[in-house]
Amino acid sequence: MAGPLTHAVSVPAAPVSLPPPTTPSAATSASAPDSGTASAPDSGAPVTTTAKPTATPSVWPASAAPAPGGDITISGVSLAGLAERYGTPTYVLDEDEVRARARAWRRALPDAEIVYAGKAFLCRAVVDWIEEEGLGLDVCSAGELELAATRGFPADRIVLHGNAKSPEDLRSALRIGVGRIVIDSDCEIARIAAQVQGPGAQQVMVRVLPGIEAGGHKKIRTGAEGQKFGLSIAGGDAEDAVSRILGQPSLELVGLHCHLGSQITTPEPYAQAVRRLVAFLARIHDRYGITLRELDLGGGFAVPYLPDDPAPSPAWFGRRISDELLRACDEFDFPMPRLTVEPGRSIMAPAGVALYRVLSVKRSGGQVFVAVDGGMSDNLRPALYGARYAIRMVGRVPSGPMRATTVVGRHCEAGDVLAESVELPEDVRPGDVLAVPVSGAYHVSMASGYNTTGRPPVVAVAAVGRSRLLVRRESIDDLLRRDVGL
Ligand SMILES: Cc1ncc(COP(=O)(O)O)c(C=O)c1O
Ligand SMILES: N[C@@H](CCCC[NH3+])C(=O)O
Repeated sequence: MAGPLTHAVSVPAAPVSLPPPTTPSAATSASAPDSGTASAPDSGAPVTTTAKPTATPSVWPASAAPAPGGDITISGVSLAGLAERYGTPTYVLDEDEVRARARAWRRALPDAEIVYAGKAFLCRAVVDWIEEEGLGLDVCSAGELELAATRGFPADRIVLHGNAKSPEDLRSALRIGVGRIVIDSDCEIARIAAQVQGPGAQQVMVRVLPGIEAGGHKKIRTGAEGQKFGLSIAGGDAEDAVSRILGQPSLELVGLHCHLGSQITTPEPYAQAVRRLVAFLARIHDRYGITLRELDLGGGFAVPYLPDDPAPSPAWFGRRISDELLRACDEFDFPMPRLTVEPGRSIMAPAGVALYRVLSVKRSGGQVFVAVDGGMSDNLRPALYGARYAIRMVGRVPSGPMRATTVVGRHCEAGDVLAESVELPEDVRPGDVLAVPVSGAYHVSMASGYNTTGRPPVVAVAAVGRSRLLVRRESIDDLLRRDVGL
């Protein structure tokens, strides 16, 4: 049988598990979420660095609850009902979960700047939520910037990244007046300097490569040598960039940045980065007589995709990073810089649930293939990184046992597989709704129009028990309208 639906619980809260929503008993015994124990993503309780990172790994938003008829509700809203109302595929985002996760980061590092990485998922409503929760925003394109600007997001809280910033990216950044631009190559130093006037007119940071290997997959490890991001500390490129920036009066160098990678499950790589960056800050001070005030450690904090995955909490990361920063500053006799972190996935992924409808079921080569009405065009992660998901059926009580099933998409690629060996009911059939938890980050933001299919809509649910459309479905008309050739 499918595993129990567990709430998002982390350090160190009481485990909460609900009966499997796809069994007949769950259908009759469904209850509202226990608001006393179903916790926000972080209990805020004190944690020591040796504490277990989590009590109960979870793959569903805290508001998830089983409902009659094999359904699951998120924030009191039926997933089967949402599939009916908005069609499929549809992405559901739990607004309260996003906000709770943003707050958990603020609690974990109260003196730091928490900057949400918009690449995980961004739309106007999310810009508002992030602004209202007091976070900054990390953008890496003119598009993300202009989106933030439509909501009047405070420009001084925006950080612009990119290993190859286009003229359009820089034009937008300078017009909007972003707080900091993170320099990622030598070429952009003079380019940015030439476009701003006056002493220290633009604050910049240098993205350094600390030489640390971390992250859930080789394609998302960005802290080690031999990939496109950052400037090497060991190889001297980072120091060259520092000295060139100091030679540009229109730029104000305020600090160092690094981003180690993504899906990092323990705080140790961050602690290592803190030491290397503080050592480098101290060296810059000794050689150039300047004290850089900011230290940005990037994002990359892991979330569980499967119930057995590690579920490190913001508090665990926060405590270890803060401890190491104190220690390193003491050791290198350097004044405490202001810390910034840039969580993307950790805030957005667990708040999202993807809904698909089954289009076909067939057996082939001893496997059962259940094909849904989306796939690699809205979720590239399995094909790109071998990502795995705990998919379940919602909206109907199955009559038979569960069996291992391969869930595939509808695209013309044999590699268009959403999940292998997931337990689905033996009687799953066309028309059934499948729900994919942990779909809030890097699904819609990396979606494509492969096979001329439109990108799915994004619907928000909130504690009021209501849903609202945030991003509409991309229609075939939308796609055809771009084709203006004769
Ligand atoms: C510079 C930078 N900051 C933050 C992030 C966010 O990473 P994550 O969503 O894994 O927290 C990324 C993406 O990996 C990034 O490149
Ligand atoms: N897009 C990736 C992670 C890289 C994030 C941005 N540098 C993912 O889905 O996991």
